[in-house]
Amino acid sequence: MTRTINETFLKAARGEKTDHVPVWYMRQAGRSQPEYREIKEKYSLFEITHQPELCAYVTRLPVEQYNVDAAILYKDIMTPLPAMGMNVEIKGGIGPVIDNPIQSLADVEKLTELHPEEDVLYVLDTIKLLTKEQLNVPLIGFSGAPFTLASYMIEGGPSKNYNKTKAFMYTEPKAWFALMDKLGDMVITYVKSQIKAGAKAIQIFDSWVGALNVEDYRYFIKPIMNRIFASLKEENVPLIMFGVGASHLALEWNDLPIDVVGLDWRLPIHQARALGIHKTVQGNLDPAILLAPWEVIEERTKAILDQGMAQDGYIFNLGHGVFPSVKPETLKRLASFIHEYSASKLSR
Ligand SMILES: O=C(O)CCc1c2[nH]c(c1CC(=O)O)Cc1[nH]c(c(CC(=O)O)c1CCC(=O)O)Cc1[nH]c(c(CC(=O)O)c1CCC(=O)O)Cc1[nH]c(c(CCC(=O)O)c1CC(=O)O)C2
Repeated sequence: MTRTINETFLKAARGEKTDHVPVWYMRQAGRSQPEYREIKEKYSLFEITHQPELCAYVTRLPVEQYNVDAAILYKDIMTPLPAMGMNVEIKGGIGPVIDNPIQSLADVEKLTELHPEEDVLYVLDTIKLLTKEQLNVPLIGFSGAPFTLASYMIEGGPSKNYNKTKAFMYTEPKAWFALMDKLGDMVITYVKSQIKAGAKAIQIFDSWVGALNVEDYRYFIKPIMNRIFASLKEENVPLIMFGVGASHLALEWNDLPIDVVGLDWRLPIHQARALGIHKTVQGNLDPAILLAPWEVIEERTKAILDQGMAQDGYIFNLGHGVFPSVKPETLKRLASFIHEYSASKLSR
């Protein structure tokens, strides 16, 4: 049987006209779904991702239940780090914890290269299962960006202020740039392997880079991001950049060779457009609003859709990941509302 793939998300990512606004949600797989929570009682995140059939099922669940226009591979930004020599453990209530943090140039030099076919074959196998057999929407592959990965690698876990990360960046620039280079090489190799396996778009999560000011972003981060995206551009799949609390960097991202600027909830889309963001925009409902009564969700969503649809090239998403306490019915109802409301406006 031939499958028809819903291309709306890819069209919007490329800035083309669509007949409805496509939607997907960061952290749509898992968390809020009872089926996933049941699996999670038996297996950890790493255990799920090592089983391609199960991981593909978890990735597919939200597509089937919510009718979103794209799937995002179930795994974590930490997934490639053990193969580089980092001892990563995901601890309930805390997040990723690393017991051998990076403290010196010598530690950076010890990091090993990623060989996707050997180190993360299970990721590639899951992508193949999903894209060659199962999905009727595009699959988004992803990676953490060097700054955000480095923040976990240097702090040893989640952090509020990234003080150790910044201190390392300012006091050990040689080690910092060596680390950015190694992580940059990893991101390029890892993402290319995901595309080769079948991922149709890529999101780079620089979730915590908003902690830096514009000047430091330009000096310490932008060169590696330019190198990463220039190399990924060769693959001809849409590239999405995303970070939290990073509105002040949105114009910097607009200059990178990417296709889509992902916004959190802080910067209204019409303001982003007025600032000169001309690429496709993705976002940006505050995920906390999903806990409000439906009337509030609908009103806020309408306002965001009206701003997004003012120009071709718009993808609806939350400003960050779905909270575990959000009801699956809400996510389903929201996707359906976005489809209907945008189709009625765009057909005029
Ligand atoms: O606050 C922190 O720094 C730790 C956050 C944390 C990470 N992995 C983690 C946790 C603990 C947790 O989510 O409960 C650990 C983590 N990652 C993930 C899960 C699954 C789940 O939430 O139920 C979990 C929880 C697993 C567990 O509790 O055992 C899966 C994950 N991480 C990620 C993605 C990609 C996506 O967002 O769609 C996805 C999979 C796709 C999906 O669920 O639909 C990406 C990720 N992981 C991580 C980050 C950094 C920033 C952030 O989390 O907001 C980011 C990027 C981002 O969301 O901005 C780090």
